[in-house]
Order: sequence, then structure tokens, then C-alpha cells
Amino acid sequence: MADAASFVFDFDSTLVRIESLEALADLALDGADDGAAIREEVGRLTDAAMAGEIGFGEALGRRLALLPLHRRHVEALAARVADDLALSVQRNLAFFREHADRIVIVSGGFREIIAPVAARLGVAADRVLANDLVYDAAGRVTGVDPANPLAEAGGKARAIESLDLPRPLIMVGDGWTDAEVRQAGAADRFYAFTEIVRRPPVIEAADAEVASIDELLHAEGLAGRWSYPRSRMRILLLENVHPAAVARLEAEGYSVETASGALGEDELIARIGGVHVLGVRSKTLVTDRVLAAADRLLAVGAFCIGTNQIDLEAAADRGVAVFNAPYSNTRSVVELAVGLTIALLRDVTDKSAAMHRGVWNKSASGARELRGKTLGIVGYGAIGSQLSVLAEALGLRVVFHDLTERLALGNARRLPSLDDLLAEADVVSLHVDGRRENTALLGPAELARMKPGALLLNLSRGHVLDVEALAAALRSGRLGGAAVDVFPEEPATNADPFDSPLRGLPNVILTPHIGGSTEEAQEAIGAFAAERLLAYLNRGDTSFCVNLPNVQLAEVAGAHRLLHIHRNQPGVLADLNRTMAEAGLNILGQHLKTDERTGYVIVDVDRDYDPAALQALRGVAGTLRFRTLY
Ligand SMILES: NC(=O)C1=CN([C@@H]2O[C@H](COP(=O)(O)OP(=O)(O)OC[C@H]3O[C@@H](n4cnc5c(N)ncnc54)[C@H](O)[C@@H]3O)[C@@H](O)[C@H]2O)C=CC1
Ligand SMILES: O=C(O)CCC(=O)C(=O)O
Repeated sequence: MADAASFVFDFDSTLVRIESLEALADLALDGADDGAAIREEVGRLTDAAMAGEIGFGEALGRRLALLPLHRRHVEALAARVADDLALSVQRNLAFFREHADRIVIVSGGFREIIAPVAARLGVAADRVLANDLVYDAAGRVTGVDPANPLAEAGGKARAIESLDLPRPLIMVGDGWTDAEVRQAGAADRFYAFTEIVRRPPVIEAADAEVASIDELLHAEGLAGRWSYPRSRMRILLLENVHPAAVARLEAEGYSVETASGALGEDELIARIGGVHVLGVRSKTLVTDRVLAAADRLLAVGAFCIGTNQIDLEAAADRGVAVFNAPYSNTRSVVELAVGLTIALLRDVTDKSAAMHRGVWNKSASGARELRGKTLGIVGYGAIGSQLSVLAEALGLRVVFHDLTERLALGNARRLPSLDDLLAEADVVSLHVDGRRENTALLGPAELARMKPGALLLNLSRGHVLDVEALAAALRSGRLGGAAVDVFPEEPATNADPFDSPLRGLPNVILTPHIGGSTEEAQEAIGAFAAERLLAYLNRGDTSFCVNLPNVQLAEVAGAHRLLHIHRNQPGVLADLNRTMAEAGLNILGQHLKTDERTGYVIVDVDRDYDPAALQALRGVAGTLRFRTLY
């Protein structure tokens, strides 16, 4: 479509992340007493001109008159401006260099500042249309050459027309003077470029908005640095995911939306359309219905350890990859479990509450040391085994029970059954995962098997413990206390009410699912999960994926990467290879990994192939998801 098109780019806040005149003002006013006021006025005039409120020529003259601008300031900015390229321009240098003979830069700014950037982009000096500064004998800027059409309102259109460029002509810029080019008929299409600034009147006057050069190239049917513009890929992060994750994903060019609370199933269904990546923590249920409504979803990030809130099989059956952060909050949970155990043994919370009511109750009765007690850990995975290490260091004896064979750390003793553990432990701490089969793992019968006066901790999942049965055991005095961090029904947001049969019981510590809620853990989770999602989006790497075969992949280099997720059924690889051979694709590298349910094939191919061949690959029987990366 755009084979013969000419591209005309604005400069300030389009090719570069600065407004030249403001940057010059900063240099010229450095140390000036009235600098702040002048800078503010210059900024105001720039905005007014960009939004079309005052004429460009008038704004330029007034701004230059305000500044004690000297040649050395211009030279200083020119020396560093090429470091300020817009990020998407930096990524797509190849586009500028390959198509330099159909690119023009037009700006009401100054030739000296634009020249180094044009050189970096490979654009010839005679394809830069800009104002020429005029200096006096002392090197002070007195204005711009009045004979240059760009010194006046409507100048961009006249300057462009004077070049008689091949049409269609595509204008790209952030300001009103760029929109005017299209309005004057000097351009056939105008893209409002919003990577640096977003000006609503300009967007309204544009044929389309592009938030990056990638989007521009995609819209014009040209190959950019990425197979798909990342700014068009929507990432929806719920439940207060740490800002570190947002920053990391945005830095890679993706569009991120956030929400502080969890969403109910119907609310999520209403929002999931068009979303490429969903990020949740423990409360948002990603059900089969949600996944069925997710027309674009590539991946789900669980910004936590547990993934029981996500229908992993339904996701796999749709080729949606699910990632979590399996170790980032482990230590936080363990530290809280240790602290809660000590608090329960010493009845700290009830004593503290009494003090707040003005009651002084100094007594050793019922208060016990940790040392020498037996801790029973149910579920000896990452958290259980870490707890084991810390507990032994504090002088506890540790016994554990796990469904699978686990290495007993230190002097910890494995017990063959849950019942054995319940019979022996003074403190029982639950750290199993949230699989459905663990519902009411501790019910009335199990609680009855615990030692009289024993303590119970649940920091795993709410449904693992029958809270009604626990409340009864506590009320009857059968158990000595409990600390519960997770509940069968948890409020979706901090504004929602909480209720539980455990409320109001003595020596019962209730915490609002904060086992993993430390600043350290949340930041580490944000960083880890974001990195896993980026590895999958950017190169197809499924390391740590919890529902698809794990394949570790290097960056795509000098090739196109085809990613094919399919049902694990006979003949898929043979069909894929036959289809690729028929399409004449030259294979540079291939990986296949399968699990019981799903297969994942990654093929790096030579770049010159007929894109129609990709349709045939989508048609291979058993295909769940197919995408291309480069
Ligand atoms: N309260 C909070 O804020 C947090 C809670 N969690 C919860 O803790 C759980 C455990 O986390 P990790 O230790 O990292 O998981 P993990 O997967 O490393 O360990 C879980 C262990 O439980 C064992 N297990 C499962 N069912 C069992 C059963 N019925 N009986 C005995 N053993 C059983 C597994 O074999 C595994 O060894 C997570 O799945 C999550 O639900 C995790 C982080 C924070
Ligand atoms: O606070 C959260 O995000 C939930 C922590 C949790 O339960 C988990 O990591 O599995």
C-alpha cells in the first residue's frame, strides 16, 4: 500500500523527546533570576501554538524575543539532541535508513538542531525543512530568517509543496501545524503521533492516532522492528500489581491498564475483550467463561504463587500461557508464620487488645516458649521447607507431611500421613497448594486428631480449612489458638466487608491475606512475573509457564519465529512440517515440547517467505494458537 508513499515527520516531540525551544530556553536561562517565569511563558506559548490557539509565526517570534539565546546554547543542544530520539524511533532506525529517500523532516524548529538527528536517521540535509536562526555579530540569536516559509503560519504545507514529493504523502506529527498540512491538502493522510505528548485537538483532526513508529508502520503495511506494534497490545493488571511491573512492561512498549481491586466474573468478562495479557493476584477468578470471552488473550500472569484461581486446563486448551512468581513471596509468608506462632504461644494479640482497653494483665499462665515444641508442616514445598529451616534455627522440632517425596532439610522428619503429623505436632501449619482436592483438608475429624491445646496456622488457601469446624474446636477449648490469613470468602477490595465464624474468638489472629504482602515481595513478584510475560511475548519463551510445555528460547535474531501451540494429538508435527515444506519456508531451527495435553512447536525460518504460507499453518488440525515474532 505504502510502496511509493512519502513520509514527512515533524521533529519536536515526534522524532525526539524534546521541544527544542524549551530545551534552548533551559540552556539560555540557566542561572537567570527571572528564569522560571520566562521558561513558564515560553512553555505556555509552545502549548498554545501546538494546540492551534495562536499562530506559529507569532509564537516563535515571541518566544525567541523572551530568551537571551546565544550560538553556544544552540551548539550545546545540537551536540546532545541525537541522544534524545523517541524510543520507537530508536527501535526503528532501520526503517528510516532503508527509506531515507522517501522521508522528509519538516519543522518550525531550527536546522542546526535537526541536522544531527537527520544524520543519525540517514536523511539527507536537503530533505530537512526547518527554520534558519539569525545571529548578530556577538553570536546572539536575533530571530529566524523571515524569507523561510516555516517562519510563518501555514509554512509547513507551503514548504512541503515546494518539494513536489511523490504522493501519497503521509504526515506524522504531534502538533497543530502538522494537522494543518493535511487540512491544506499538502498531505494525503495525517497521523497524530502520541508517544511523547497527546494533544486532543490534534488527534481529533487526524486520520488516525499512532502511539509509536511501530504503529505507524503497521498502519501503513510496512515492516517495523516488531511483528506487531507493542503499543497496540493491551495488558490489564488487576489487584494492585506492583508499579515495578507496570514500569517494566511499559518500558518495553506495551500499553498497560491497571485496576486496584479484583473483578467479579461478569465484570471481567465485560473487560477482557481485546486484552492480550491479563495480570491477577489471588482473588480474580479466571474461569472457563472468562477465557471464552477473551478474544485476544495470549497470556495470564498470576502475580503471586498460587494459580488455583485460574482454570489452567481451559487456558491451555485455548493456547493461553499462564505464568506465576513461584518464589518471590516465599520468605514473606514464612516470616509471618514464624511471627504468628510466637504471637499465639504468648497470646500477644489478646494481651495487646486488653492493654488498648486499659487492662494490665501481667501473667505467665498459658504463655509458652517456641523452643522444644514440635511444628508440623503440612505441604513441604517452597514455603513449607523454608519454614522448616527457620523453625529449626529457632529451636523447634520439625515434622512434615507431603504428598510427594521431598528432601527433609536439617533434622526435619517426614511423617507418612497427615494423621501422624496431627497426633504429634504442638503447632500445625498448612502450606499445601490450593488444588481442588485440598478442599477441607482439615475438617472436624482432622481437627479432632490434633493434640489438646495445639495451635493451627493457615496461610495457604481458605478452602483448605473448614473454618466452621475450627471455630467449634476453638470455642470448645479443644485447640489453644489459631492464626488464619486466608479465607473461603475474601472481600474483593479493601472497601468490602469481611465476615467469618472466627471473628471475636480468643487467641485467634486474623490477617487479611497478607502472607505475601510485603514491599519486598510485591516488588520482586512484579519484576519476576513481568519478566516471564515479556519473555513469552517477545520471544515465545515459556520457562516457568505452569500450563504449557516449558521451552527456553533465545531472542529472535535474523529470522522470523513461528510459534505454534496445538493439542497433543498424533500427526501435528508431520502436518506442520509438510505445510512448511510446501510453502517453501526455509527452517533455521526448530523445537518441539509436549505435555499430556498440549504441544508447543517453535520454528525459526528465513525471513523471505510468502506471508500467505502462514494461513496454511493456522489451518493445521489441532492448532490452538499460532503467532509470528520478529
Ligand atoms: N497467604 C499468602 O499470602 C500466600 C499463600 N500462598 C499459598 O501457599 C501455597 C504453597 O506455596 P508453595 O510452598 O510455594 O507451593 P509449592 O507448590 O512449592 O508447595 C506445595 C506443597 O504442598 C504439597 N501438597 C499439596 N497437597 C497436599 C496435601 N493434601 N497433603 C500434603 N502435601 C500436599 C505439594 O506436594 C507441595 O510440595 C500456594 O499454593 C499458595 O496457595 C503462597 C504465597 C502467599
Ligand atoms: O497477596 C497476594 O497477591 C496473594 C498471595 C498469595 O496468596 C500467593 O502468592 O499465592
